[in-house]
Amino acid sequence: MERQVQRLRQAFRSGRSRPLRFRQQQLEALRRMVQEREKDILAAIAADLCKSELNAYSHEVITILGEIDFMLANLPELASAKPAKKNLLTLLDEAYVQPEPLGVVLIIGAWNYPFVLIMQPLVGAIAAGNAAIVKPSELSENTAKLLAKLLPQYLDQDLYAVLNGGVAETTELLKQRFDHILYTGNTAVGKIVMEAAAKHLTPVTLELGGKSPCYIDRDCDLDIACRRITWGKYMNCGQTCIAPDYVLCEASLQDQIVQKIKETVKDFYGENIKESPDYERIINLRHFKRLQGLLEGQKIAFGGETDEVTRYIAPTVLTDVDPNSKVMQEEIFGPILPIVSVKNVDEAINFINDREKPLALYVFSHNNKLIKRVIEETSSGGVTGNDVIMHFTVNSLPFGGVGASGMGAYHGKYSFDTFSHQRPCLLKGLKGESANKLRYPPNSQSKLGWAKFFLLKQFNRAGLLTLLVACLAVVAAVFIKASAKPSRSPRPQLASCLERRDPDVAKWGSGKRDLCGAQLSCQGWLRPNPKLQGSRCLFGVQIET
Ligand SMILES: NC(=O)C1=CN([C@@H]2O[C@H](COP(=O)(O)OP(=O)(O)OC[C@H]3O[C@@H](n4cnc5c(N)ncnc54)[C@H](O)[C@@H]3O)[C@@H](O)[C@H]2O)C=CC1
Ligand SMILES: CCCCCCCCCC(=O)O
Repeated sequence: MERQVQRLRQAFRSGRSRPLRFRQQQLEALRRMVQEREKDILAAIAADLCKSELNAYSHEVITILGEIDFMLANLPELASAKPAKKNLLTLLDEAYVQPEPLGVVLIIGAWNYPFVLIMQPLVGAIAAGNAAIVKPSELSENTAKLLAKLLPQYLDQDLYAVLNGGVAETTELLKQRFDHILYTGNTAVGKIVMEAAAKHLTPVTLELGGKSPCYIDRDCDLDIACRRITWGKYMNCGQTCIAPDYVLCEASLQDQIVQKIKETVKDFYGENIKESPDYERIINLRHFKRLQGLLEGQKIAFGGETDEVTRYIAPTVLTDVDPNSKVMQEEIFGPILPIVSVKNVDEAINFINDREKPLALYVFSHNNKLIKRVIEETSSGGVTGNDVIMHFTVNSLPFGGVGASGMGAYHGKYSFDTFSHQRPCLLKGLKGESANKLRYPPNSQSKLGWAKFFLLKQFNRAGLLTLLVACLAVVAAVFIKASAKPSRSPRPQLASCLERRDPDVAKWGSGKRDLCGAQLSCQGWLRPNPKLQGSRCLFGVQIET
């Protein structure tokens, strides 16, 4: 494994993954792979999740094609240097932020959307110019094997590799040093990944799970709400990280919600749900038995049927659920929807805030103020109001968790940024050394005064332009005035007198003053030149009498 990582690192160091054209070629190759091998991809996903090819396409392939198209359309802008605002001290310098690839990144995927959870991060890693190792989940073995077969056929084999395996192989892989790890999976393993990454100070993006609450307000169209909740809850047989995990509502709404979800389930999946091509199955026996265990002791309003042979669990709703029962202690990640009664939105907010920050939060209400209030008074990885899941499909929204549900985010430009280092660059010239006296020792109060002026003044582009024009106007005015007057060399005694009295610019400012027996005026605001030798005094002190 170490050799494999080293090989990728050498390929990355060759610089081959950096040119925009190369990145675009690799992304175009990925798009070609998805299009040319669509049948194989859909068949693998279908086999892993007992999913129809239509659902495999709409759940996973569409997202990837959209992501690739986004990256190809926006890569020149995303990868370009971004000019940065300057202060007065760097007015004449070049300041910008240059996105640069991190190096060799590791992407670990989960089984529930086995194609999209590998490919979407990979698109971002390639777009940002990195080398990458992907480690699909061993639980979705058909997709894992297909990725290991296809990716080397389409992508640069020195820069991108697929490593398949389970816990042992992943544990071994995590001993290697990477420049970023994006992990998708459960929170417990997320801690293992973060611990392993810490040894190399490797930054991580953790796409974890959690119990995503769904509050249904009394002021709401229950038909629409229940339809959307049913879609998001039972899609992929409930094995979706941002599926509504449980419903919070006033007790008076419970029976209507149950009835409406029941009707929608029939509408979506027909009388015999087992026969529906749109209803998937539980990934393996371990998760099947875990979910069966969550049903124990619960009041099943409808559903609850299970078949171990086919790992079928019917779309199920539980009512009057005790918040302390097992089904409310762990992420369900299956087709079981508990309803927990709360008195009002205040109690719902407290219920949510008394628990770990969820990956997603859903609020259904006609009252937009209430929705905004719930958002403001809670925290979650993401939110969809009056629907579920859909924030995942908008790649201008960063997708990720917070607290126990994860850290970092990706999708669209956020994937590019996740796999990039935003490098600050300031390019100066070798002229204008005099301005540097301000920062060289010895320090002084006046230097500090100027430093404050130069560094704390925040000018926008217009302000800087105005300042520049003003300076030029002052210089022009002084120049004109000076050239209009016959210049005269200063009386020797005045020069030596001034030299002795090195006036402190802080006291000068502009204006007239008597000094050394002469009336002097300060034309400008730079330190007056006590040595008045030289034919003309263009700037600074002017001798009036
Ligand atoms: N935030 C997100 O985008 C998503 C989060 N998830 C979360 O993932 C969880 C379901 O996925 P899992 O069952 O965890 O998937 P999983 O069992 O496929 O594990 C995920 C990855 O971690 C690796 N892994 C598992 N145990 C490990 C260990 N002890 N040491 C090192 N690597 C290990 C596996 O090989 C796999 O590649 C749920 O909590 C779900 O909410 C799932 C999909 C998306
Ligand atoms: C409209 C299609 C939506 C597909 C949702 C895919 C979600 C993948 C991440 C997850 O497990 O939550």
